[in-house]
Amino acid sequence: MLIATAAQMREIDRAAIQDRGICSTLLMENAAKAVAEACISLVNRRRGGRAAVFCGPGNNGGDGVAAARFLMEAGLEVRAFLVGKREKMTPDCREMESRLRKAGGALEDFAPDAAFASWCLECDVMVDALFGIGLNTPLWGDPYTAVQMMNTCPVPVVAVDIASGVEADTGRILGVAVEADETVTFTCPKAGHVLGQGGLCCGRLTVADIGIPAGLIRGLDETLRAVGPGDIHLPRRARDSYKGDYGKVYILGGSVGYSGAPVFVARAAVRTGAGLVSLGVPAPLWPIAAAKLDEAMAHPLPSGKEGMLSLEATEETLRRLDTCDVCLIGPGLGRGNGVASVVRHILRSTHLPVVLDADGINALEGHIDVLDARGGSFTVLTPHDGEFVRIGGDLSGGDRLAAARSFAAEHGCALVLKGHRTIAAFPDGTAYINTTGNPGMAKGGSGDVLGGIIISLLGQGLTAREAIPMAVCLHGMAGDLCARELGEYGMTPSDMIERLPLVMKTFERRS
Ligand SMILES: NC(=O)C1=CN([C@@H]2O[C@H](COP(=O)(O)OP(=O)(O)OC[C@H]3O[C@@H](n4cnc5c(N)ncnc54)[C@H](O)[C@@H]3O)[C@@H](O)[C@H]2O)[C@@H](O)CC1
Ligand SMILES: [K+]
Repeated sequence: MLIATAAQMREIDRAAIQDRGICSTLLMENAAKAVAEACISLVNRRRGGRAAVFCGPGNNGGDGVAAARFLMEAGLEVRAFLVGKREKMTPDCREMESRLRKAGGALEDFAPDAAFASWCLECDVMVDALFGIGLNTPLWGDPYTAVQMMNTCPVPVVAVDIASGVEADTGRILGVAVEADETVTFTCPKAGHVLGQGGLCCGRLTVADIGIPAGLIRGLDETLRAVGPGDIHLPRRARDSYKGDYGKVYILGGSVGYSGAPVFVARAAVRTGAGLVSLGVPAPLWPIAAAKLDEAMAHPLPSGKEGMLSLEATEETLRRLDTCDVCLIGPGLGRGNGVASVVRHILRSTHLPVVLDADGINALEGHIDVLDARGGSFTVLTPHDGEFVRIGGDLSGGDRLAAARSFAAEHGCALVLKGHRTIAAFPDGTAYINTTGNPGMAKGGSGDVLGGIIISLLGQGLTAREAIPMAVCLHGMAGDLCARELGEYGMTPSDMIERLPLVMKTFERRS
């Protein structure tokens, strides 16, 4: 699903109003009706009909004032409060106040005394219409108090457009943010609805059509998408195909003490349709890996006394890569100087697409020039936050999306920044935010499973732009299936691998 930035939303609204002649107050009333409907459905499920509407002075507040009127007309007991200065009210917000007054209501000044607090406690729903995409500085003063009241009252909160306090383009919290049960946004979701803490504050998200012409939305410069099950489009496997049509993938990983990691990768690649999967591991690990794997072909590589790959492993690996389509380097390799040199040597010498994970990424610490020098040879990096920072990623500002995008652009690679709402960023600035997955996946081995799915789909001929967002989404879906069946505590990466076929099957098209 397409995600719009705050600037894009403002431009769409401007074009609808100025170029297409759509009345701004009509858009506002359409938005308000969608909010009122969400509130009424919450109230109907509960006992009464009392609503508190907290309105800022901007157009988000205007939506709230209009929603207050619709709620009143629907028979609820409603009080609307202006949190901010009257002289700052936008013309549309003023217009909605005048319509509210004509309908018998009022926009009261926000005065958070004890009587007010106890009135709020008896509410059935609260509407957060303090700020939307216009929020630009951290909240303090009355807005801060209003947010605290909404968060501490045991009453469901419906946020208008976005939970107030959440920065629309990043999901960062500016000071404090409303923890909404539900958010009704308009036209398109924003990054803040899915990313970071902001995403967690928005609750259940509904996207309402408020009458913006579809052509204006289609005309958006599409640089950001939220990825969900609806975005999975697996190619048909042709009736006359054979294993060679589905990719020869190569995995380089493992060290003594880390025998599971490369095996997870291999199993996930096999379970997601790869044609031929080979696995190179340090010699002492080979009997273990070979015994664990049936379909994937494991072979021993020269290793040093610490049980990690030695420099002699480089030549043999490169020779094997000559007959492969894609490789993944890193899981469980360990962090010795020798093994890091092996990784860098391979990166300099092969023109195959390479997925770098775990210790493969760590091998670039202080040597990011090796990544830059790969030129046209495609590289995918799949770091978690620690690995990302180690190779120069900047997460200090708390804007993961911007950090992932700038790294991908600067180093000409695809960057998969793993975590809650994994982000996949490409060198041209496009990015994808995954919406599947759950905390049961936060366990050792989970990332290896993702790596296996990525190389498998790349090996089967999907482009990086197709393969990577789909792989991340499928990975999350397998996790979600495990959570449903087994629960978040006990589910394991092995359980996810076992369920990948069932997840893939729902998207299979047969010729
Ligand atoms: N333009 C349109 O046609 C539509 C706009 N809509 C609504 O309008 C919203 C955007 O309206 P606005 O651009 O007026 O922006 P907002 O209403 O989000 O907020 C802007 C106001 O808040 C103030 N402000 C920002 N940060 C603050 C802070 N930390 N503390 C105190 N005051 C702060 C600004 O100075 C300004 O007065 C959307 O989120 C949406 O809810 C909808 O009505 C749909 C149609
Ligand atoms: K809001």
